[in-house]
Amino acid sequence: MPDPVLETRDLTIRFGGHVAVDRVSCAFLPGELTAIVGPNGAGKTTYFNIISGQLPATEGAVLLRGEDITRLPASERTRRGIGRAFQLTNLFPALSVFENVRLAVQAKAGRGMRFLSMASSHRSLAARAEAVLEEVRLTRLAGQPVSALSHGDQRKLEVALLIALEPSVYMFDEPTAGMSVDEAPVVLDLIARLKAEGGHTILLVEHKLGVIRSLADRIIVLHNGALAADGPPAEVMASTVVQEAYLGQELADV
Ligand SMILES: Nc1ncnc2c1ncn2[C@@H]1O[C@H](COP(=O)(O)OP(=O)(O)OP(=O)(O)O)[C@@H](O)[C@H]1O
Repeated sequence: MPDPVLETRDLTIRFGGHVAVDRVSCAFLPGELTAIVGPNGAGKTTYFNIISGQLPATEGAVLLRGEDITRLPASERTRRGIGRAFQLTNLFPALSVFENVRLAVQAKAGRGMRFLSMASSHRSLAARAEAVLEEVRLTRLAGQPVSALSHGDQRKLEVALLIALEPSVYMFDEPTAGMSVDEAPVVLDLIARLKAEGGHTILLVEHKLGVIRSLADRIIVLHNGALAADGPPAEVMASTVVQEAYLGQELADV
């Protein structure tokens, strides 16, 4: 079995007396798409927040390729390869689609570009940005300001910014929330393509059963902050622990 890319060990967070994430130990492998499910308030987003560094763990550890990143700030985790899609908050609305991607490509290239001449670094950044736009099928909108894009295209752009950062871990928290039925498949298709490329570790918080069925290699279930089940989709969906965790609250059958 390959070494895990990301691992959480006994990861815990308490808010006052409330344990929102409760000793969650889980290892995520390269090339694997894991759906994280659980009823409302189960701790899914909070688990994400501790992994990406938005919230500090009370106890336990987050490891990226075996290195302890538990105390690193979110920006440093991003630099090291934790890529999280943030419901449009990373976009610059007044800049063009192309400029948004170019800035992300530039952030990734960072100091490496110092050794190239201005002209060649500019050309290689632009070429990479064009390739990323092509990958998410936004080339035709490259010159448009982000503010002029539909909601669905903005979410595609957000995935483009993630791709530009070339993370080793992609984190999506309900990526189609608030999208129309026309828009959702576009973003799901992008995630499916990332998965098909192989090698990426993808974490997906999702309620929609259809999405989970079509994308997940593995499902983990959080219930009251704790890991209640972990395994292949068919097995986990059929387990009594899942039926009990949801207690009348259905996974959205979409
Ligand atoms: N910053 C915070 N301060 C206090 N309590 C919090 C904070 N963040 C989350 N919680 C609590 O932690 C619990 C888990 O919330 P979380 O949002 O992670 O659940 P979730 O599984 O993502 O739910 P949903 O499916 O509704 O998005 C909830 O009881 C929530 O109120």
